[in-house]
Amino acid sequence: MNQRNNHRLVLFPLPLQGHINPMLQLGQILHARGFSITILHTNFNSLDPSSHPHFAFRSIADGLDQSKASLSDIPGLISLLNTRCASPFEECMREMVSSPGGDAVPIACVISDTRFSFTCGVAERLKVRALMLRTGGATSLHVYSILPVLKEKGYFSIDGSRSEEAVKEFPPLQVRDIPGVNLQKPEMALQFFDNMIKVIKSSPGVIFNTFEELEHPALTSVREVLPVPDFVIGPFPKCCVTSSSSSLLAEDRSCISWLDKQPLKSVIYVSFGSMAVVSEAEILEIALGLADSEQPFLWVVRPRSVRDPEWLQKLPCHFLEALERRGKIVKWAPQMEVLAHPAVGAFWTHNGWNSTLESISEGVPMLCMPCFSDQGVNARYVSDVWRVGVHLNGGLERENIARAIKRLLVEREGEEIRERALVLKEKASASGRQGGSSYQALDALISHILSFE
Ligand SMILES: O=c1ccn([C@@H]2O[C@H](COP(=O)(O)OP(=O)(O)O[C@H]3O[C@H](CO)[C@@H](O)[C@H](O)[C@H]3O)[C@@H](O)[C@H]2O)c(=O)[nH]1
Repeated sequence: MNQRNNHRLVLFPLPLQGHINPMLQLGQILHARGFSITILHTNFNSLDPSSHPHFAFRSIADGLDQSKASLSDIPGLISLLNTRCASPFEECMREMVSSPGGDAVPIACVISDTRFSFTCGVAERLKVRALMLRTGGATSLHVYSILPVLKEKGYFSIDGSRSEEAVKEFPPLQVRDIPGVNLQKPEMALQFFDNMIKVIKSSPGVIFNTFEELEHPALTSVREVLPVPDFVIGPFPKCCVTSSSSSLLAEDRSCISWLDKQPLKSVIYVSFGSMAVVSEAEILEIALGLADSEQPFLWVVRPRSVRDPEWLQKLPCHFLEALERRGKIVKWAPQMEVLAHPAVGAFWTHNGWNSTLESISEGVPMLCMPCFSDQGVNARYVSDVWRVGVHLNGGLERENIARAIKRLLVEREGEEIRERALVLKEKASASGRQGGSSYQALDALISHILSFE
């Protein structure tokens, strides 16, 4: 390991689980290469420093507690975070630069989430180098960059019945995959994505949590649209040497001993990330679909992801019996460990970018059910381009669910998908090994950071 402990990196994640995880993984990757790491975190979704004892933590006084910010309006929350965090971030950075105190290691670079629009300006004023982390994929970023064109072509006013129509400017996307297309007021979403594109365009450089072999065409296009230095050093889950958890919710580890008792590659793992919300009617269909699939299932149901706290008791006996015989429900799982478990045969996911990459990193076939934002694009690539999963076609109905699970876990088609997933897993691993594309890009990133001196 190269010793760079005299260089500090300040990392500032957006305080949402799907953004915190990759930023802290990046911290682990760079710490393993000898950097000292300081994590800045907000009052909202504040982090537990004891989970990463090798990092220093500083909380910024944004005055935003859990009650003032809501997860039900993400663009609103991000705008609030940008308003409330700008001054405290600058103050905190100023303090660290002028009087580093106990951690007297000079700051080599500040790395912030691409959803923060003020961080690079602050860094420039303080003469501190800056980079940004894109926590989503390159393909979805490319799609964000062409949304104004897609709007002009009329895709945002196509009625729902034509949602499976092809987007001929961007095969193999379908209309329903376009970010924001299903919203009643897509203008806000378009503005939101456009802001991010502008932030990246004017940034000093961006780090991607993906790998060249997975998204090379999109990366090539993104480099044309956003000509800033880039470092493609993922997938982070494969590149981290340690696996400290950055979960905001307590992980229920009892699911690992439950998995230990299940047959090899038999379990369908069901989780829709940290934000998606399901209605009571959807919960019922999911439950009955799992029961009818006749396969063992591990299902994550986050507190508050279902409105009715009594939801479980209201499910029919048919499901409750299946749950007792071959199912397990937890509020939050150690997901990466679950996906690496030999009993897990498939992952029913909303295709958040982290879940998608974690599944690819472990070679687990996916059942795709995208909910919003980049997830439609990610899911389309999983099923139609990388061909390591299938879409839940025909809607969220018990028969479709049971059929899709059997396709992946029982039928020959599932075996073929698994074979492709294992090939992709190997490519993901190889990219992070010495000589691999991500390994080389990480070396380039480190030289880039050190060349700032
Ligand atoms: O029981 C669980 C469920 C999830 N996770 C972790 O939580 C993260 C969830 O991230 P992701 O799969 O990306 O989903 P979201 O939380 O929905 O992520 C948001 O952020 C992503 C990255 O920017 C976007 O791709 C998504 O669309 C957006 O919803 C992953 O690392 C999972 O391993 C757990 O550890 N345990």
